[in-house]
Amino acid sequence: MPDSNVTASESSGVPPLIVMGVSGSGKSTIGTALAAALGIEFIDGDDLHPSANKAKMAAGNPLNDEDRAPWLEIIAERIGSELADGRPIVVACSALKRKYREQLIAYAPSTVFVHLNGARSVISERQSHRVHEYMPNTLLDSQFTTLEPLQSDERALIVDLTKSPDEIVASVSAELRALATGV
Ligand SMILES: Nc1ncnc2c1ncn2[C@@H]1O[C@H](COP(=O)(O)OP(=O)(O)OP(=O)(O)O)[C@@H](O)[C@H]1O
Ligand SMILES: O=C(O)[C@H](O)[C@@H](O)[C@H](O)[C@H](O)CO
Repeated sequence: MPDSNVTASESSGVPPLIVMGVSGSGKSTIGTALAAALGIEFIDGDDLHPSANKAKMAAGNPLNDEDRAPWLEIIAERIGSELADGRPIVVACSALKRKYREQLIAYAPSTVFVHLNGARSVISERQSHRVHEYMPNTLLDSQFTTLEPLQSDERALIVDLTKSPDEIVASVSAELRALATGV
């Protein structure tokens, strides 16, 4: 079961969710499955990167704060506008730093982060079996270097990425139901 430090402040329904983690941790896979299980829309943050960001990573260069800021703002605005229309969504986004996460939830403070947490070796092995549009596996170390662990005051569920997608979706869904009912 995931570790949870999310207060049950949700009166009802599912909050916006950001499935986060380093490249290759499973954000797209789990985000897609979780959204389908919850019956809400999924948006892959990777699709919202400006082409300059994709080109920079494809060239083997990690993004910096300046590269990410406008991308994160696009995601934050989308989460906020969908929520304002009564449509919580699931978003896949690395959300590596605390200040990124604060920017992402600026318009939707009820958002819950789902951190796919696990060892570099496991993620590296998974990356070796897939071809990404632009992200080279050589940037994995920079992803871990940039990653700032979630802090206790952040609304988050931390899940073990070695579990199967079905197991992860089931445990996160159960945790969210418990929050919604206050149990
Ligand atoms: N829970 C899991 N168990 C086994 N394999 C998984 C799991 N989650 C994802 N994978 C596999 O790991 C690889 C990376 O997954 P995915 O592309 O979803 O990660 P990601 O975090 O979105 O990566 P990136 O950020 O680089 O796009 C894929 O081949 C995927 O099929
Ligand atoms: O914050 C970042 O450095 C980027 O979002 C990367 O994480 C990639 O876009 C994503 O992981 C696809 O590989």
